[in-house]
Amino acid sequence: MNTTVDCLTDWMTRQRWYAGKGRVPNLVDVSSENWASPDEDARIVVHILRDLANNPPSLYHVPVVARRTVPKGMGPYLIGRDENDDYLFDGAHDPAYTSALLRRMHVHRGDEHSRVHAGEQSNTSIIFDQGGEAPLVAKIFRLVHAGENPDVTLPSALTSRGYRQVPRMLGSVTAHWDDPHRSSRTETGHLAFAQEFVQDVRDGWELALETAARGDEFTVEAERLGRTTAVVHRGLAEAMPVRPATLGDIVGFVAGWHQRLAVATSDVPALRELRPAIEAVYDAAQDAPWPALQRIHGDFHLGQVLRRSSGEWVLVDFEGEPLRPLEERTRVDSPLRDVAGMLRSFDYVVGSRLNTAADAAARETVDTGWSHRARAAFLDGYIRESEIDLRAHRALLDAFELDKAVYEAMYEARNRPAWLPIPLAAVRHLVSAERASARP
Ligand SMILES: Nc1ncnc2c1ncn2[C@@H]1O[C@H](COP(=O)(O)OP(=O)(O)O)[C@@H](O)[C@H]1O
Ligand SMILES: O=P(O)(O)O[C@H]1O[C@H](CO)[C@@H](O[C@H]2O[C@H](CO)[C@@H](O)[C@H](O)[C@H]2O)[C@H](O)[C@H]1O
Repeated sequence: MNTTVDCLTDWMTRQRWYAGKGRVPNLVDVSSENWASPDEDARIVVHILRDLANNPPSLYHVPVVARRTVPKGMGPYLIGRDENDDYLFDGAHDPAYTSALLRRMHVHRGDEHSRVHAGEQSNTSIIFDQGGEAPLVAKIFRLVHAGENPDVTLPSALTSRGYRQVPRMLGSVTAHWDDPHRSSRTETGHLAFAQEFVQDVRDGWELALETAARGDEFTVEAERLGRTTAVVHRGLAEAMPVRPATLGDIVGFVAGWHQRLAVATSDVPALRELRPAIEAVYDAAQDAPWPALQRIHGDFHLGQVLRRSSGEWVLVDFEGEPLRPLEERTRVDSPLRDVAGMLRSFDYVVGSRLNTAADAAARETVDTGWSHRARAAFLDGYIRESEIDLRAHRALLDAFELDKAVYEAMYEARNRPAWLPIPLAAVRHLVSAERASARP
């Protein structure tokens, strides 16, 4: 007879959001909360499970619906059968759970028909866009952490100040759990949020790729995105803590870059010979002027921005880089991290076109100056709208860009080895003599 945890162990390894790729989870049910169900045939249980197979152990959030029968169309979402012989379903696809989720956030409506977002995701987004009501999206976090989730707190702070550059935040769900593996105290963390589902938008990454493939420039869009980025930074600086970067902060950043590089060089052998040159760029940044620290997006790239049909940009997914600990992602940080992230993304557009070109002749046709022009336009837009003069921070921006490219090399080696040449080429360029001569 299978227990719920047995069923989940098998099923989780097949889910896109399971982070322990290639490992069998070793799950402990840290908390299972029964939620009031709008459907008397459905029992809703929201599990928080610690996966001890991961080091350090991670916490997963898995809402499950138990039913006596299999409703029509629900076969693909069956997790298994538990010790009571009940059928267990993935809550994200079960209307009893999705409706209960909206009720918890006090945003339920008449028509609660929903669909799960089809794209590749680290979390699970459920879209409610049918019926006459304003469309909304509920995102359930799959990896949960004790403490604030910046994907809730940052857009909430911006929404409450009237910023339209993020989707309007509507509500969130938190949970409490006891996790003896981590702490003797009861912990609290965010499980989900609901926000406006922005319609008539294009994903920035797809839009940029398409534009480049057509042979068109992206400078107008990039300039506007630079301005929007600066406006969001200003909003976050108004709403949340800001302080000058102390020597201690700067030393901490530089040490963090070195540490990340040490991990990356063991994962990516091609980085080893570049290490001394990378470290020289990091060390130079220690003596450069630093702008004030504040809360930032944290994992800023073209896949995190949506362009409305009016041309305005909207920023989503403020969770920060998934490979960094939450403690780091909820501290004040340098806005240059976001600027550098987006600069890398323009470079990725050209990199991915070169990477997917069928042969040398096709590679020849790729306009490698496209990203240079988009990057310059983005910086111009940012400078126009910001109090930070990026021109005075060239050396520091290069160090942040290098750190991001090193992170990407690690990310690609783990997730998409065929893409590894893109960040590696960037690292080589950023440590080149030609680039060094352009720095003040
Ligand atoms: N409020 C929203 N309105 C419209 N589309 C959205 C909204 N939030 C997210 N999306 C779309 O869903 C995708 C995945 O959302 P994201 O927050 O990045 O999830 P994850 O954290 O799982 O990567 C985004 O890239 C975007 O295309
Ligand atoms: O899953 P997230 O969106 O939080 O971010 C991770 O995955 C991204 C890839 O989807 C990765 O971004 C890298 O590839 C993008 C193209 O697919 C490119 O636009 C980005 O510039 C590049 O960093 C991101 O780094 C990673 O954290």
